[in-house]
Amino acid sequence: MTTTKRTSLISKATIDRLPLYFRTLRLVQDEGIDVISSDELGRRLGITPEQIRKDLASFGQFGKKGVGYYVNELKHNVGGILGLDNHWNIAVIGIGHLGAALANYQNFVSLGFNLVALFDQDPKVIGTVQNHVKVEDVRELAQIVRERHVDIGIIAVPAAFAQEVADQLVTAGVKGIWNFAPIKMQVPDSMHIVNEDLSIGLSRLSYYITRR
Ligand SMILES: NC(=O)c1ccc[n+]([C@@H]2O[C@H](COP(=O)([O-])OP(=O)(O)OC[C@H]3O[C@@H](n4cnc5c(N)ncnc54)[C@H](O)[C@@H]3O)[C@@H](O)[C@H]2O)c1
Repeated sequence: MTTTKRTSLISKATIDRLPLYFRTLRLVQDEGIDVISSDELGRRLGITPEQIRKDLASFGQFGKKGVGYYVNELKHNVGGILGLDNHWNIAVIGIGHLGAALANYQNFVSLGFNLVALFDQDPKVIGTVQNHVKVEDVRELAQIVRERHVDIGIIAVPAAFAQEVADQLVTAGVKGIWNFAPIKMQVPDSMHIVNEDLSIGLSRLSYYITRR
């Protein structure tokens, strides 16, 4: 694979579609398919083949004209672009309803994310085990994050505590934050943060069924 553009020049929309390509390629591979055309990928994703070819061309030369994409090779390359071959260490902070569900989501492991730490402030939760990982006292976050080389902190605490948890994660040296708390986080420009809100998807669905 040859890289043709600097990542910073690639549109967010293109980068946002890469995980969809990766997920679909994994499914296609599970079906035992070795080669796939952009038409077939597009049909499965509801994205035009032109868009797929354009997105992938942003990163290099993939596939063979008249043949299609070799599924394993493309999956490997898209996974590499997404950094999924890095085996990032992840920690979840706030092991309530959401945090426990995230901690137990097995698919993160198959994507190469290693769950290495869990934190909470509630004495009833500290010491319990989720997905083979013991919940630690959040007061030990800085030390444990450094010791276990946590790359990504996942914030699942109530909004009122989310900023202070983010500050601690930044100080402890994580590379990125996946924030589920419904607040606008203040983090240094150098920190990568992705905010997640399931209610946005549900509200979008509400819009469509309202106009059905
Ligand atoms: N983005 C989404 O789609 C989405 C969906 C569900 C929940 N949420 C958000 O996720 C967060 C958690 O929701 P929930 O339903 O799991 O709540 P919850 O009350 O079940 O769990 C919160 C957990 O955080 C712990 N906690 C509180 N303060 C803490 C601190 N300073 N340090 C460490 N742990 C702390 C609590 O002890 C508790 O175990 C909330 O901010 C909620 O709004 C977001």
